[in-house]
Amino acid sequence: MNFYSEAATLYLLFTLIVICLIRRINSSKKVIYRFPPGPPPLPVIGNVHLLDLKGQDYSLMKLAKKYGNVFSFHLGKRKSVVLIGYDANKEALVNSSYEFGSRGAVPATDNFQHGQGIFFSNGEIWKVTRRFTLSILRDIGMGKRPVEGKIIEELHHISELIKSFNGEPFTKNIFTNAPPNIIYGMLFGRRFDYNNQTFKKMVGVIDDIIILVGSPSVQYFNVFPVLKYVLKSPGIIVKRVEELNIVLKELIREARDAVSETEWATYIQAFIQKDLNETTTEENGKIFQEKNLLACIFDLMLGGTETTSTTLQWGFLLMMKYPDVQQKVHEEIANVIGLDRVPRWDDQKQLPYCMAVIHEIQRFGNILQFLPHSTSMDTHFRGYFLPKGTYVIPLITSVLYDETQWETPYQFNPNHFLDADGNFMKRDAFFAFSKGRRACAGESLARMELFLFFTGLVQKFNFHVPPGLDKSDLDLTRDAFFTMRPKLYNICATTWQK
Ligand code: HEM
Repeated sequence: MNFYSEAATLYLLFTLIVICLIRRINSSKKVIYRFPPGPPPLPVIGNVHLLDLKGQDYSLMKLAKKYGNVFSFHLGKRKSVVLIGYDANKEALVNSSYEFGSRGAVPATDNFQHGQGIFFSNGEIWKVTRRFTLSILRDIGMGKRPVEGKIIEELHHISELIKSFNGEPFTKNIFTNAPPNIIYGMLFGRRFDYNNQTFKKMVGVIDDIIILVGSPSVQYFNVFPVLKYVLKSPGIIVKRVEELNIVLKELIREARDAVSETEWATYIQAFIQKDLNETTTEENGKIFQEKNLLACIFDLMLGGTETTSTTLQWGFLLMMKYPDVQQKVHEEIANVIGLDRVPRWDDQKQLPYCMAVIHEIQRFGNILQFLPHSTSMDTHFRGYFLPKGTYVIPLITSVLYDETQWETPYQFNPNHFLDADGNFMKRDAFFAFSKGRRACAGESLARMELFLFFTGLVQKFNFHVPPGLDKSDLDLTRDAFFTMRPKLYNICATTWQK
């Protein structure tokens, strides 16, 4: 080989190596920095024009048909990732629970929670506060006998109220009376009469906030916080929370007077006691202080009242719409435990049809379309790269209505939770309480309340449409607020003929 051919070979080899290196760098760049594809964003507004604010979940599910089950979506300038269907949500929330376990920012609630509490906090505050809250609620009896007793006592009060209508119509709002007293009992150590002014104030403020947070103007504010200078609603929310805090501070003062150094009986007392002993963390300063206590009480009131009440409202609407289902629920209760003793939590094992109906009410009612998450660290997911802090929308609706998981997703069908022999069947795609690190902190309480209130009321009363109406007149479409509520309806309750 002469000098020229040697040089040519070396030149060729060198060129090949350089080409390979460039290709490698480019391809690795693609893997590392690829964000899921999605609709092209418009300047300033991003993709917001594609959202129907009265049903964001359905708009997003429509987009998934074009862009796939993991796609990007621009909320104003904020790039977010939408997760659609059972597979994508399970993979993220369950298999990569830590990576997808932070809360995405919600400016309307940050305005008054300021990063405190459980729902809308992150990092050390969230971890310590959630762990403390779960342990205290369990010590007080969440999901156990002491709270079961309180729910049965409350069932008696709500039954008496329903009975007082003597078969005349009343509105669905009646069902918002019972659940608050269960969480209030754990927070404040007492139940309130339904006409008590403090009770009405607390229930009323939470109701207003649910409506305001779900309103289109506040949703726009969440995407474009600069709108605070023109929109009234975000400011009204803060004012309503301040009004609530005046009531709560008085209840905290009463609890402070009653707390001893060694004993506590309520959540608030346990928190105050912890406050006395707590050490400061470097990251956030003191965690157990009054502003965090107020935020936690607010979260437990919000989570512990609206969700269960709204589910019961769906439940009795569906019982009016499907009287044959109600009849079967009543017959199962009558056959298994009779009509004289109230149902107990342990009875669930013998009441598979009731269990299936309650789960189907939750699936069909789908009261929380999603709560935003964010990535807690740089995350690789299905070949995409989501930097730390990416806003994530794990769409619960798309799991509860996933056509690959449910035989008739858009129909109320208790068979979704029954096997061929009529046994109750748990379903993996039942995401009503979400899954993973951020899953509902009150799930065991909610399950007990729904079971005892629902079975206890259907045992006693036959719920039906008011005179002059037919079940076909009943509207199953929803009112989209922070939660998805059924539209206002009237209902009658008469005792069953023996
Ligand atoms: C039918 C009743 C209920 C339903 C359907 C429900 C559903 C949910 C859902 C979907 C989430 C969001 C999870 C996520 O971000 O992925 C959540 C969070 C939460 N729920 Fe519930 N919930 C119910 C009842 C309750 C009750 C009774 C309490 C109070 C004891 C409660 C307290 C909370 C709290 C504190 C969080 C925030 C958890 C966190 O961010 O770490 N919920 N719930």
